[in-house]
Amino acid sequence: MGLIGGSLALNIKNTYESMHIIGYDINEEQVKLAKSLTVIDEISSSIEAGAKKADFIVIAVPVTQAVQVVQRLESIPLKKEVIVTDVGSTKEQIVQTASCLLSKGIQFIGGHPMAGSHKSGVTASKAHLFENAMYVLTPSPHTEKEAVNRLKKLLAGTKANIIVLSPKEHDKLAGVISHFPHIIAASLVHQAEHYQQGNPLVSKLAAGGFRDITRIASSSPAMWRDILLHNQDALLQMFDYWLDEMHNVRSMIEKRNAENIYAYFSQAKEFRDQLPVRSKGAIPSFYDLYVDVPDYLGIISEVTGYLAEEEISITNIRILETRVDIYGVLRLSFQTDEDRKKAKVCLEGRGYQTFIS
Ligand SMILES: NC(=O)C1=CN([C@@H]2O[C@H](COP(=O)(O)OP(=O)(O)OC[C@H]3O[C@@H](n4cnc5c(N)ncnc54)[C@H](O)[C@@H]3O)[C@@H](O)[C@H]2O)C=CC1
Ligand SMILES: O=C(O)C(=O)Cc1ccc(O)cc1
Repeated sequence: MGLIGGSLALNIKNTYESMHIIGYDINEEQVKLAKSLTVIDEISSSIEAGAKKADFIVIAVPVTQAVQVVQRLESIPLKKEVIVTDVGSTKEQIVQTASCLLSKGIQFIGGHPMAGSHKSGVTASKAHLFENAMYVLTPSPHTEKEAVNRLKKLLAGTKANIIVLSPKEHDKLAGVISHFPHIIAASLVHQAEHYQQGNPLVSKLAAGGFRDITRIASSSPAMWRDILLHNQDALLQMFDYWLDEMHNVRSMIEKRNAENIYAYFSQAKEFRDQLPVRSKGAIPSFYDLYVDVPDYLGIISEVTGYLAEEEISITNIRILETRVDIYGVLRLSFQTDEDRKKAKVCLEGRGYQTFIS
């Protein structure tokens, strides 16, 4: 009953009102919180008690724990037609372990909603977390097609784009676009911390763009430890490529090779600029709205006050530039494009000029 389990529970409940959702968590506080926030209808006192009654079982725990939960399910008398899925960020080891369920005729379908947050816990759950995100399913060749269709139907309300991949393909792709970037984000933070020892100004200067590119370094260390350990093979290969690449860049700089440095950035820009902007990837983007604001005391509370009146919630706020006598730019971030559109209408209606980058 953490971030992902909670978000799926909320979403499924929104889609199928009559669905009865039973929650279990090793941490009693989390599951109690889930019940009091009406994310679930019922608390189960054990995995066994809940699993026996279930038509669908969603395992939403850290990946090393997911392996153990799958093993635990093997010895529980489950309903014959139950569908078991998980949401882990890695797939090979979990799916491999689940062959013990498949060999008993239990339908297991690996799953990974490729969107989330650096926050953990049920309080950060959101019913629309997976909207426009990719949602990978990794059924085994022994999984029945009808079971995959039933799971897709259960997840339809997430409005995610569901695709089917093999566990190996999944782990490689997730390694490139999610797991390896987390390592790099953490390493940049370590580098800043190292230089901070010689110059305390590092923290002050790191407040801007540095925070953006390292946001994911604030994610759960335990969750990411487990992901790296599960995806060892794919990540080790990526390290080889990355280290070569860094050596090349280093050598371009050392040799003052302006042409190659330009090409390095220009090729990266070209590829990045053609990435889809409207769909969510594994590292979610935020929907930003820029607002021109005059520089006077209380301007931020004025703008946020108008949004609060219309119940539009902001996920982040930053003043990008403000000097005396000129307009500053306020960057407001929203969880969904819909919230951003509402905010645009709200603020323009009150005379502000807004723009979307
Ligand atoms: N955080 C994210 O953005 C995303 C995470 N995932 C995957 O989803 C899974 C869950 O992640 P989050 O929801 O973010 O973590 P979370 O920390 O918010 O929730 C995990 C929950 O699992 C519980 N738990 C741990 N071991 C357990 C066990 N043996 N039995 C019962 N409950 C247990 C914890 O007490 C916690 O409440 C992980 O496998 C992660 O790789 C997938 C997509 C995005
Ligand atoms: O916070 C972020 O940007 C994330 O990286 C979220 C995330 C975490 C784990 C996943 O498997 C997929 C997405």
